[in-house]
Amino acid sequence: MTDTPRLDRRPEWTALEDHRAHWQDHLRELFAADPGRAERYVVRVGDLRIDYSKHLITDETLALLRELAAATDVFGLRDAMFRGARINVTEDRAVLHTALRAPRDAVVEVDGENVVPGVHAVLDKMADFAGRVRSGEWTGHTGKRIRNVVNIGIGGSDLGPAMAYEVLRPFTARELTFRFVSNVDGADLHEAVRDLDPAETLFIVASKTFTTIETITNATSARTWLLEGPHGLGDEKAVARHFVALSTNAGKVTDFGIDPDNMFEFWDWVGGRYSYDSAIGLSLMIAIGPERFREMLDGFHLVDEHFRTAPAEANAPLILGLLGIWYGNFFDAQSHAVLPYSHYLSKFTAYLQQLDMESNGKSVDRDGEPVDWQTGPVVWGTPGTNGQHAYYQLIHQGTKLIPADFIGFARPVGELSDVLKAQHDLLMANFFAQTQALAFGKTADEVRAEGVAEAQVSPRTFQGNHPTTTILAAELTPSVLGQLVALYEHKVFVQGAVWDIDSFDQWGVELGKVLAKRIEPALTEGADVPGLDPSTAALVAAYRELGK
Ligand SMILES: O=P(O)(O)OC[C@H]1O[C@H](O)[C@H](O)[C@@H](O)[C@@H]1O
Repeated sequence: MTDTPRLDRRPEWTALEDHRAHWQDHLRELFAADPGRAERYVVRVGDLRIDYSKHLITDETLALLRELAAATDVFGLRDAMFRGARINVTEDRAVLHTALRAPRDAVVEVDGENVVPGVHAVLDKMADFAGRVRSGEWTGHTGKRIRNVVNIGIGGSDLGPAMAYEVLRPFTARELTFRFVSNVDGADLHEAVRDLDPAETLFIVASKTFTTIETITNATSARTWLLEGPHGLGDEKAVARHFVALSTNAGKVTDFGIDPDNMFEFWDWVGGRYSYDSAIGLSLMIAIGPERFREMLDGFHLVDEHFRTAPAEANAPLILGLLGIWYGNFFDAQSHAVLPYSHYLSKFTAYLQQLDMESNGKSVDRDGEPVDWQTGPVVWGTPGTNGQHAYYQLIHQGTKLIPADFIGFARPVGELSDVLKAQHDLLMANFFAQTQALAFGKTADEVRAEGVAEAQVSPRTFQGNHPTTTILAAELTPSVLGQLVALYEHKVFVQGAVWDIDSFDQWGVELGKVLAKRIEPALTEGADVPGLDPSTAALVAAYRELGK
């Protein structure tokens, strides 16, 4: 136990409570009183222009939030992370995803050893392998070239590569097909391989621990399909040409039957949800090529350096993290929407769900004491404009405060025809219209002025005052993707630091795994499961009955 005051007893916290208690201004008034905020509340990082002017803040709010960050020593913890201290306290591990994108000549030490040469050795091995698959030099067991790459993984070993593949589709090798299998529901693997030829298919088994039941089960089934399926290759030796592994666990990889030469390594100081820029990104590297992959890593690194060196007033992850704290802890906002206006970012919010919710979904502090304050929000959202025709109604006129990030681009990317390119302005007109409508709404007087009957005025009124951040970049390149992901990684870090929680463990996923293992024999063999509660026991009985 430390003797520093708990977060909600700090004067910097109570000062924010007081500031909130006196908060009255509508965004309309804030802009009327201070039009300069449109220019002042903008932070530029690399290619990202981040506008946070449409937030329920003043200079005083920002100053108070920065004081909270200083009091909770966010930058101290940041420096400890970058220098390889074991800030993942419950697992006693360093947290060094930033080393994965460090340049070749950087020095990052863990227990006195510089890890950067090892990082680059794996990147080089990945580049060599990716090059051979892309050129057709790496062939399958029968000598046919590889045309299909299937990544098998779950959580961080799936969401990152699957998301980034989708984002960078315009940069991918068109002669190769990529699929991502995660769900232990056999339908996932079935649909992924049913139209593929095993002789042309490479499986990438991605698992940090190589013990995750979903992944090992799917990988085992994939091996059966490869060898014994309708067009199975029949020969055990084929496994060496059709399976590679991405893992920290060489022993388990070998036990599975994958040649250690075909294993791409990473380290326990890389959390699963922070790992797609490690060996876990192999499928992505095969898709976009090593140079584009490096551009992406350089994008990450650019934001790492920004986070590490920018002063608090201009530090984008710090500002975004503190804004989330302002709403979650002082306005009782429960969720945070991420709304990308790019089709290529269709899986981005799902990726952020793991990054944010697995990191900050905690209710004890770093000393193991229960917290008395809200921690991580529910993160959700889908690409605009689809959401506009579905759930935006609730954001505009519902009763909940939902801060949102809008992410958009000045130019479309990819080989679109001129006709399709022209649609981009329409997409972005919606983007700007939404943040304007959310902030400024439409007053009852404005509705009346349109001649609307009095009884119809209130349903047509928009209160506005909904806070949004607008993140704008010229184009969605590999570097910009790296910049965006690093921005959110560090935002999540900032929030965890202020809340005094361990953002790098995930004990909350363990109980379900243990219980599933216990229940499985009851489903397959009808075995008795000791200790089943009456509700679950009845459900298991119904399952068995219905499945007869
Ligand atoms: O990469 P793996 O070891 O297979 O882990 C896959 C995923 O499952 C775990 O249960 C964790 O909740 C995730 O953080 C992790 O990304």
